[in-house]
Amino acid sequence: MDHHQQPQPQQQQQQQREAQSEHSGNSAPPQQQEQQEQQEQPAQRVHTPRASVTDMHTKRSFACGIDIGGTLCKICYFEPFEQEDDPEDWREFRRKAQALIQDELTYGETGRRDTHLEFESIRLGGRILFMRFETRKMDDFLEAIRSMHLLEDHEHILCCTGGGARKYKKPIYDLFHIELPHTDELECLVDGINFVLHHPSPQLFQVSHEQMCPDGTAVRSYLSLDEQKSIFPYLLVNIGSGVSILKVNEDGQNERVGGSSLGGATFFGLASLLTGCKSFDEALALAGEGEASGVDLLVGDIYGGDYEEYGLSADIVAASLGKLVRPKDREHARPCDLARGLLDAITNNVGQLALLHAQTHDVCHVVFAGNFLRSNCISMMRLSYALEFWSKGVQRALFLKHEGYFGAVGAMLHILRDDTHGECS
Ligand SMILES: Nc1ncnc2c1ncn2[C@@H]1O[C@H](COP(=O)(O)OP(=O)(O)OP(=O)(O)O)[C@@H](O)[C@H]1O
Ligand SMILES: CC(C)(CO)[C@@H](O)C(=O)NCCC(=O)O
Repeated sequence: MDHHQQPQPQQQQQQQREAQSEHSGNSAPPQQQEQQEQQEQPAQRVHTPRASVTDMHTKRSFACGIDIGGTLCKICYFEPFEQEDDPEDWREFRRKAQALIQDELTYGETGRRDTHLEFESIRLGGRILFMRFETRKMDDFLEAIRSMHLLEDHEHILCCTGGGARKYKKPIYDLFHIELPHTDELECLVDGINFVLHHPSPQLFQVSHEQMCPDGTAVRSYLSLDEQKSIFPYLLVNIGSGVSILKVNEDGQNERVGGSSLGGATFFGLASLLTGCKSFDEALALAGEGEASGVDLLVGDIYGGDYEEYGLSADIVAASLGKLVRPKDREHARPCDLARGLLDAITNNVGQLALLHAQTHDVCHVVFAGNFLRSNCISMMRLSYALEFWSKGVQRALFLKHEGYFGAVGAMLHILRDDTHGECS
């Protein structure tokens, strides 16, 4: 987002609100718009959780939440602390699961175990572990589970979420002859975040947009535990393959107020095409070496200087990646500049949407989640600067230590939720 441009005037916000309600919170109109327009538009849905994660009853059990997303599959595994009187089948399951978790082969070329994110929860009475791999490797993962006979008699500890929970329902049934429970991805996301916000360890942080750590990571300042619990209501901007924007209230009640189809997969997909990079991390590293001005069309490129009348200085981006319309510039574009231009374009767009929705819904705290921000200090710094500058310090960007794992955390909580105690508020 270019900081010299003026924030959107009220009138534009109103138009945006109207457009948004027409498309039920979607930024891009559906493909079969004509057909849909003839049908009645659904009202905005407010989701109320069954029981707040902060005071729900939990049971002692193993639990595995799997969030099967458009790009990445995230796993959150809960292992209860060992007790002397644990039944033998628990001991056996623990051994098998540990063998699978510790085996490098389990993760394949795209998989990782994020040991730095593991933590113990006294409240749940166990340890929480995190793993991820690319969703395109789902078949290999299912085969690993099958060959270990891990699910036999233990399918009740598994809960899937994400779009893939529906997509893989049949393949899972065909392989294991079981129907795994699945639950809504955005409800899981909100549940997962609200759980960690109330966990007694720092989760939420701001980043400095002025300086970086010597190792190239963002300078983080964590909120205090009291502050972390007091950010409600907040705007949740989840940047996964696509972008979902939700307003979340203290009790976990939430509403999807918007979204964008220009998200993490747009960046990674186009960066792969334009630069030949092979991984998300490589795309980020390239972007870190590049200059967006090598590919962006600036106001100065069009005006030959400032556009003073409307306060647009020469160095403002007039059109992201806009220089690429010129054959000569296209020929000489460096891969690193292309990656940077693309990264900035996607980030700016999310930042502008986030701010607009925060202002429209009158919330100050904008919490960014999703794996697009994993190790992505360029985008975090940019979002942070943009929100602060544009809102004159009213809105602030906050980030989460557990990045894109919250859907999986929410699915894990779904297993641990003990409904035999009835509903609690
Ligand atoms: N190792 C990685 N491999 C691929 N993409 C990655 C990786 N690490 C981070 N990313 C980025 O994270 C995005 C996926 O984020 P996330 O896991 O939160 O979403 P998702 O659940 O796959 O998508 P959606 O929720 O839209 O279905 C990718 O599109 C990419 O931009
Ligand atoms: C479709 C989901 C919810 C899948 O996680 C996500 O990718 C998303 O919010 N995409 C953006 C859709 C839109 O609002 O244009």
